[in-house]
Amino acid sequence: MSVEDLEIPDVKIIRLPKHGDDRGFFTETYSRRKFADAGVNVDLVQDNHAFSAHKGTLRGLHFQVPPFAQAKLVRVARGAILDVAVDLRVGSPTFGRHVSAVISAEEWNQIFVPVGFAHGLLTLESNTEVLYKVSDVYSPEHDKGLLWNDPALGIAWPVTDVILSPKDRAQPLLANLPAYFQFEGVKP
Ligand SMILES: Cc1cn([C@H]2C[C@H](O)[C@@H](COP(=O)(O)OP(=O)(O)O[C@H]3O[C@H](C)C(=O)[C@H](O)[C@H]3O)O2)c(=O)[nH]c1=O
Repeated sequence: MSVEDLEIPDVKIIRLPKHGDDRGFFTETYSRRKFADAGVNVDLVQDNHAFSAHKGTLRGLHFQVPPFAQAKLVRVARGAILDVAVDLRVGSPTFGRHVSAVISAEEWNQIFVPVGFAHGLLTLESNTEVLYKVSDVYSPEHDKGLLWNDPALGIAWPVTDVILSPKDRAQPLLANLPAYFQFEGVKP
């Protein structure tokens, strides 16, 4: 497996070996030890599966706040997404900035989004199946959001006429977000 830091290095792209044979293929999609050895040291406690029937479906930008904050390991078993992570850690040199990557069945890659980031995805194909593991359980009371097209974020979504849930149409702007997360890293 390989791990590549994105421009915000806490967010990482993971590439996994696919063991093919004449029957098909096998992949270890997560290994606590192998991921820790590769620098992604996270216990994942819940598996999620999101099916989106239509291209242009946008889910996000979401995050859970402490004590139920979640890191996420996201992959696509069918189709493709543009995956986006926004740094919400107050004091971070990249606060309010985002990184994005295409995660797809074809690429067979994953993205690791740590605690402290809002996460969203836009499907690039119809019938896209997103499978992701999270580091804490779902807690509706701690499930918060950020408006997907907040101008302060400057996310260059490839489409604007997206399919959104009613909840996601009404998410708050970054300027109105409480300081849910504090940056604990080392400033460069
Ligand atoms: C997230 C979640 C949801 N649900 C239930 C609650 C609703 O009845 C239904 C759909 O929930 P929601 O509209 O919040 O689902 P998404 O819009 O796909 O939310 C996800 O979208 C982006 C990509 C994220 O990063 C989060 O993982 C997550 O917030 O599933 C559960 O039962 N458990 C869960 O962990």
